Amino acid sequence: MSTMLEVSGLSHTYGAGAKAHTAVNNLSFTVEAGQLASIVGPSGCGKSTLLRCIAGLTPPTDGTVSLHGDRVAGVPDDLAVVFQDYSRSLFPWLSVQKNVEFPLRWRPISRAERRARAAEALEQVGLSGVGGKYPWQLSGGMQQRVSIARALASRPALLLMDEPFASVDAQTRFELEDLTRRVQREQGSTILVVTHDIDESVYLSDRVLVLSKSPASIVADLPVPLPAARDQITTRESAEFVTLRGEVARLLHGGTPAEAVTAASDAAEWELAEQTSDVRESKTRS
Ligand SMILES: Nc1ncnc2c1ncn2[C@@H]1O[C@H](COP(=O)(O)OP(=O)(O)OP(=O)(O)O)[C@@H](O)[C@H]1O
Repeated sequence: MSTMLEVSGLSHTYGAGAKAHTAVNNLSFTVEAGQLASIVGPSGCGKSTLLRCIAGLTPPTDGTVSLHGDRVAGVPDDLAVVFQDYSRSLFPWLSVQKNVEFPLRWRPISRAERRARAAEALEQVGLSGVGGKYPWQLSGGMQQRVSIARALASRPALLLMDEPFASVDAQTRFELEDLTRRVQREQGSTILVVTHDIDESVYLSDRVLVLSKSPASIVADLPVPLPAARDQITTRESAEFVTLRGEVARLLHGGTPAEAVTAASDAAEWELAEQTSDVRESKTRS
């Protein structure tokens, strides 16, 4: 595997002098090509700042970001971002098809190719029939699918997702998590997802990076040894999942990796039982 993303000694401080606020402190990690990694951290710890620095939207105060070996300075052409708030990232006056085509306008490709790529991306997210509709005619979950299709249409080397499913209901969230995993496996995409949801970080990923409280630094880098084929019920009930989510929870509450696993399992199992009943309930309702 080759390295797709390299973050090295990254720090970011907002403001200066007495008002200076360090949001990210000396972060270093890599993401390999084809990997789906997630970053989980407490609210306000600096996750979005980190993502903005990786996306080239915010220049880091210190350190570097490289995408397939090229130093990031400004938004790279082959990087796409899916934000939490789909209602603000889609253009209401453009049809779904035109929204998905939009970023391709600056690519050296023909109009026909643009249309074909947008149609293909909409098909990948299960929205083949809705290209002629407008975003406001779709449900929230469908709008977020359109955002994902728009990101996929540009065939990015790296797809960044910032709390992508935080604004949809539980059932839709599970569907979108599964969609993300399916697309990632089919396309071999490299994806970095930021979330504050412990279960989501484990369910989605090949690997979870756990961040400390503000300013964000890396507390642990945990591989997720779950089978590639995952299921919202059985995977979340498995002993491996319960142990891992317990470990992440423990780390987020200030524990260290060495002490993490066993003590966290009981609390995690209790929460899991609650959540599994939520999943079942929402499946029954749908
Ligand atoms: N433009 C800004 N100017 C000053 N401070 C900022 C700015 N943006 C973010 N911050 C501060 O930096 C810290 C990290 O913010 P950031 O949004 O990166 O955290 P986060 O982990 O994504 O938060 P959340 O989980 O609530 O979305 C916070 O204390 C925030 O108030």
